[in-house]
Amino acid sequence: SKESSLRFLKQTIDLAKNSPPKPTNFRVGCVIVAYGGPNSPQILSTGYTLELEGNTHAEQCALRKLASDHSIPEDDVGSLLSGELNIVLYTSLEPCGKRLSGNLACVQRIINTRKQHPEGGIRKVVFGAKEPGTFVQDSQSCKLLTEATIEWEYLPDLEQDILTVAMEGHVKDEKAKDTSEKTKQAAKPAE
Ligand SMILES: Nc1nc(=O)c(N)c(NC[C@H](O)[C@H](O)[C@H](O)COP(=O)(O)O)[nH]1
Ligand SMILES: [Zn+2]
Repeated sequence: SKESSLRFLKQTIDLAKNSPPKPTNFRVGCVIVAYGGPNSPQILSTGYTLELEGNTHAEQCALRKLASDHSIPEDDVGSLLSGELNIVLYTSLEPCGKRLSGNLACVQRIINTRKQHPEGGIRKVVFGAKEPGTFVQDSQSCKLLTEATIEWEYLPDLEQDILTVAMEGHVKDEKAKDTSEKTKQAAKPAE
């Protein structure tokens, strides 16, 4: 339901707040949920940007933690996501399709879970904000997900909160700051 999705998206925002602000990426949170099991919905794993060592993304951390929790190699995490459960990955920001660092994009990591086990893997991605054009533009992530038979849903209800958290630590637009300073000066009534 939409309520349940918004509840998990709110959790991704809380997770993202643990991420150390940096001007070179976004602060993102991720929750992987299994629907359909005995205690559905069950949170299988969570992650946030830079949670694990290295230049790690939220989705990457959630997948890596899930794999290590079951002592299996990260790129075989799809084997855990069996067919009878409906696995949904919630991420505050749409999964990246390209990374300036050149590291494997999260959309590929998500697609790989389906590739290994066509009846299993992540079946749906829910995100709360499109990726701003700070680093890369024209994300192909949603197209790639659809091509890999993974559903996706963009719920913009929390987009402003998500982007505020995501872009903390980014240099504010100098021009905008200057004009706002000027307007403040101009607005001041003459002494
Ligand atoms: N979905 C998502 N989750 C994250 O945890 C994260 N940090 C980004 N950020 C996307 C952004 O496009 C990349 O952070 C830049 O392209 C820099 O690339 P690196 O992160 O250094 O590989 N996107
Ligand atoms: Zn990513």
